[in-house]
Amino acid sequence: MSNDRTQETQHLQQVYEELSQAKDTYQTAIDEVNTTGKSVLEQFSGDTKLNFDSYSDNLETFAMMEMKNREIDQLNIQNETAAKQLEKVERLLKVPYFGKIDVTFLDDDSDRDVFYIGMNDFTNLDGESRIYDWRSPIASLFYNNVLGDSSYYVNKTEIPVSLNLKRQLIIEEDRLLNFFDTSLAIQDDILLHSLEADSSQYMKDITTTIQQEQNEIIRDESHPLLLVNGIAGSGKTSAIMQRIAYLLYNHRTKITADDILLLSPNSTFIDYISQVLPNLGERNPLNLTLLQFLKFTFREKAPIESESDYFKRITAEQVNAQQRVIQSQNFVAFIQAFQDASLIQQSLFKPILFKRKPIFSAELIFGLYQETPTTLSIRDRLSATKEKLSSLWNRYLIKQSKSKQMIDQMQDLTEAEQLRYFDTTFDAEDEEQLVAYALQRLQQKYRKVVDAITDVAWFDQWLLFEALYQRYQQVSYERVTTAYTADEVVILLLLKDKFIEDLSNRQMAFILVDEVQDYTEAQILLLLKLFPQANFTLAGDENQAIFNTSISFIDLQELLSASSRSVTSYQLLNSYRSSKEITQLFQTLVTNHEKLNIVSIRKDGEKPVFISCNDQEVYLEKLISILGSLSSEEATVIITKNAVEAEELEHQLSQKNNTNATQILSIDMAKGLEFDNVIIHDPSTLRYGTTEREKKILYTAISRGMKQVFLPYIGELSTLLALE
Ligand SMILES: Nc1ncnc2c1ncn2[C@@H]1O[C@H](COP(=O)(O)OP(=O)(O)OP(=O)(O)O)[C@@H](O)[C@H]1O
Repeated sequence: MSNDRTQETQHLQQVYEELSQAKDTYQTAIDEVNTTGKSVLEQFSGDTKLNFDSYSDNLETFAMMEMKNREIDQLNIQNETAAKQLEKVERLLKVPYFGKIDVTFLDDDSDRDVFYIGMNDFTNLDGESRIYDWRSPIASLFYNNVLGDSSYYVNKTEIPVSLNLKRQLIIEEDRLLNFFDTSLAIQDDILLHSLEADSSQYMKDITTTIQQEQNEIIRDESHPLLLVNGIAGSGKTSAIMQRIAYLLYNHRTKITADDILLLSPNSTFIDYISQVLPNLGERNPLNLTLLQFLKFTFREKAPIESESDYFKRITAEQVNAQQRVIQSQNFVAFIQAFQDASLIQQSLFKPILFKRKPIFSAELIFGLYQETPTTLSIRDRLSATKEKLSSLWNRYLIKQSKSKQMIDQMQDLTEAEQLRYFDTTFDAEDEEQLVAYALQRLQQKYRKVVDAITDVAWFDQWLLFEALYQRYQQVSYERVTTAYTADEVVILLLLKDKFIEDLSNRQMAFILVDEVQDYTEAQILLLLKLFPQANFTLAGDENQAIFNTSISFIDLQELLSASSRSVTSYQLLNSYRSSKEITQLFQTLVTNHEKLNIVSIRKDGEKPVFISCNDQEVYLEKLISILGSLSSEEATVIITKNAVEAEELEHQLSQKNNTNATQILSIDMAKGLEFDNVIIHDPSTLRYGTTEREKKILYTAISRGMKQVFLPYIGELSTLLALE
């Protein structure tokens, strides 16, 4: 055994032993806390009598309860801390560490030290640091730098070092399987080994093999807006997930997962990535689809389109002109600059009703609005109207509460009714008290009126939408569905923010958007408006812009720059998911200059299989035979151009008595996911013409494949593929 191997083996055994000891210690601590907790609780409910007989007994009992509660709180804190430590140690016992660096500090003392890098920090029971978290400042040397003179940053201070050694270790529990010394970034062998694993139901983290270009994105803290343009399978989603873990670690005293919002393409995808952060020991942030996010922010009772309607709409070939208008940056700019108060007419006001009877008429509310100073903005005038309505209403209730009718009603309440309404009883002779309770009763009864005033339900935002659209386009807006579309909600939210109330959220610290190429200009502008102080990471791939809602990276960059945010761009051109052959195939479908620079990282694999079929019958038989030939251990999918084709194919296969387990997904649902084997459903000239969109659908579908892609087609192969 080489000297290095002996040393590493001994080191591993020692650290493993220390981890095991730490595990026992934390476990014992938790057991002890639980036992003490139990006895505190037993004492509490057993020996000690809770005595509420007199005022002084009450005080004593409350003091005793307070003391016991504090004891229990203390125990809970101890328990939580020990449980967290235990969880970390248990994670490390599976793989204690995966990297090692040997560093000379180039300051006065020229100290030399080695650091082992793992999924978490670990300090042994004697207080010695044994493992450094992959997100700690020193660990950046492991991912970023070549051997020799180098540096890393701690709190923006640069620490110069010389990197003497960088070692990658493959470890399972206390067994050292292998190790490699490398002068470059991450050693290819280990990366390739990790890429060879079969696809699984859940996305895996890439902590041990993060590449230099991905690491820069993960750790970039100096720029407020990152725009990541990466080809299919270049690790955009992986980098986003690792970045979230990094941010949670680095800002752990200031933020939690609740201060991060992650927007994902669809609900299947949210499920697919749901395990990455918990496996890294972190809580998932708020992870929503754009549609869910809009519903969450809109908070109105009016229905919004369902996910399936939404996808049906954005995958349609034809887009109506008015949809294009409301998706556009120009319409948003028009709204944001709009100041002409003459638009606000009485017709936009609605009466406030209670049990269908008007409490305030639209005319009266408009009158109140007109009394507000014309020098104010429309939003401030509506806000002043709200104040006026509130104060009118309060005055009315106070007056009512003093009326003879109300006082009589209060006097007539039985004790049981008093308890039910007010949680207490009162003296029916005390008039002042009666008036106070009458007011409370009226406020309870008319709660909905107050809600209507506060929620500005008396102002019709939809009519305002229509009025603005009419002003902008000189034609009226035709509503197509009764439920609001996502595009309409985007505009309604922008309108609300501009004319009714400030909707901006200053708590969200980080917003991360995956598949940003699918967003409309208006959607991007809404996000920037709602989160003025957040740090944004936007990742996407123009080649995958398969929806009729999409934005090019050039337009995106212009849009972001125009919003006076400085944009830092990253490009990812390494293909990690697909085999060399699959990468070469989808590379032919790339339209811009990226085509020349795409690099496939995986080893050679199988060539994509094109299968010509004369007719539908032969095609279905071929499909069944491909399905039958593939291992059931591997994930296989048939990808269709849209949901209708997926349904049709499912029906046709079931009629053919296909007994193979078959997953059929339309391209909108397969987005972002990956499979060992992908079958492209009939890429013939009949199904795929020559449009940009069809090219992008093929690119997206083919790039879902890791190992093998089959392309069975009826008649002639689409010229998009035949050209190559
Ligand atoms: N550094 C890495 N080490 C190991 N595996 C990696 C690395 N980077 C990416 N991968 C793997 O490559 C595959 C593709 O990654 P990911 O889904 O993050 O790419 P993407 O750019 O978001 O893809 P797409 O846009 O096509 O959906 C995943 O299986 C991921 O685990």
